[in-house]
Amino acid sequence: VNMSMLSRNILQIIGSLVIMFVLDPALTGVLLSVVPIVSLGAVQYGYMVKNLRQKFQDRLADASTTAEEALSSIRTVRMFTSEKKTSQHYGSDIDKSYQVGKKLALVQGGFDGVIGIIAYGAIVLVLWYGGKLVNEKQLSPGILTSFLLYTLQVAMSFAMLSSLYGDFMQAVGASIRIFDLMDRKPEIPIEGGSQIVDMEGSVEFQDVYFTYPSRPDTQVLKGVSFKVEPGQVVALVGPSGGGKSTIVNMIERFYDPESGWIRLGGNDLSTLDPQWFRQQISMVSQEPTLFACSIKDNISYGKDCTLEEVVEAAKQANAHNFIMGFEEQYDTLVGERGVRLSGGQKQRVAIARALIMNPSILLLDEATSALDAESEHLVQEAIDHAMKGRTVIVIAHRLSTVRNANVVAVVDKGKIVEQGTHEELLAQDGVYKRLVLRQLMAGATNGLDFNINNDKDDSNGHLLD
Ligand SMILES: Nc1ncnc2c1ncn2[C@@H]1O[C@H](COP(=O)(O)OP(=O)(O)OP(=O)(O)O)[C@@H](O)[C@H]1O
Repeated sequence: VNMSMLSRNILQIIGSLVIMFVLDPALTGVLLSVVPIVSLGAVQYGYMVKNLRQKFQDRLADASTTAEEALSSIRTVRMFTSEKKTSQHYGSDIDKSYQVGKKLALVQGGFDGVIGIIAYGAIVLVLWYGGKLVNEKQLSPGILTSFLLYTLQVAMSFAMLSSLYGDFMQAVGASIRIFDLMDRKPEIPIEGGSQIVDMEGSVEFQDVYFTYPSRPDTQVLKGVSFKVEPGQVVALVGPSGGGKSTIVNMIERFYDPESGWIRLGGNDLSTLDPQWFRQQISMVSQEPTLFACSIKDNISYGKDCTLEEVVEAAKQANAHNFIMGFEEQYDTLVGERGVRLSGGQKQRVAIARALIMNPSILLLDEATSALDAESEHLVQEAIDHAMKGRTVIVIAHRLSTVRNANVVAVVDKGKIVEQGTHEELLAQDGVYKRLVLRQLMAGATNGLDFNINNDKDDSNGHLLD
């Protein structure tokens, strides 16, 4: 619609000006003398409108983020009785967008006013100058009347064009961010690279240094080296913030190391096709993210598969029985981020989702949140099952997991400070031994087993804290 209006108005202006020039070149020249000033003004106006619209869009996005965050975490908002504070926060965000919107409206209204003055000014100019020419008998009243009608036509088309121009510059301002985002090239490619047939599931870190781009002054990994042979289990333990999750995330190549190498099956991770190698790896995190769809769709999230395959994976993950207990069974909707499932149920659905991919490498972040004994047992059984025959890198919080691991790596301040089997590390009389002793003492005092989840002294719920 705008394109047809644009071309129609441009043609009307050109056509009218040609006829006006034929009618009286001198009078047309006088009229056209305002064109350079109007053009300059229009450029300035366009620039202002574009910038203000971009700002307006950014402020609106801030407000939407606040609302989205608060609504999706409404339980936390209620829990901390932060309704008033959150709505004030949203109100202040909206107020900021309102202030920019007000400026935008003023600039737009101002420009429309100026264009109106110029259009009517042109008519007055034609009347004044044309009247003078008629008086001096240089122009007939009929020609002046025709000229005036064409001037009106040009003025109206011009006003229409200026409004289209304003809309266009607003659209440019509003879409700058979208085009910026669309033009962004991820530093780590999404696909492309080698796919190795029958790749061994070994994982190796060699002298890996890493700093998060958002915190360039803090080096998080400072020369991490370890190797897990195919089918082996490595347990990462250590204090909170030591770098365990970072190590696990780097195996998924969410980030590239600053220096050093990460190898999968002996191949440099950066040479492998990310889409392909991520299919070989499954991750089960402490707080798995489920999607607001059915249990079946959540389990088959990474792979198109039949209901039979979904049921088989759910059985292996100890999830089948509780799913069959729901009225709609595998079609049960789990709600936003899985809120309609219990913590243990969510974890078992996430384990089934990981199992269905039949990964050669499993990344596990053992839950620190306390589950009841029955649920804990079911989740642990599912995890033990999932670990069989796979290379596993587990952020361990349970002493039983650490004991059974082939290698225990103690991660502290971005380094692996101790590495070996549970028995070897105990014999070393180092950080690991102190940790285990503390766990034993806490367990004895509390009358509980060594499960870190039950360690009341441990505010972060982490082994070694
Ligand atoms: N996305 C990020 N951007 C910037 N810094 C980060 C990011 N994620 C983690 N960090 C920082 O990196 C360091 C290591 O964090 P990491 O999550 O790897 O530790 P962790 O050993 O897994 O801790 P926890 O056991 O508490 O989960 C911390 O100091 C943390 O603040």
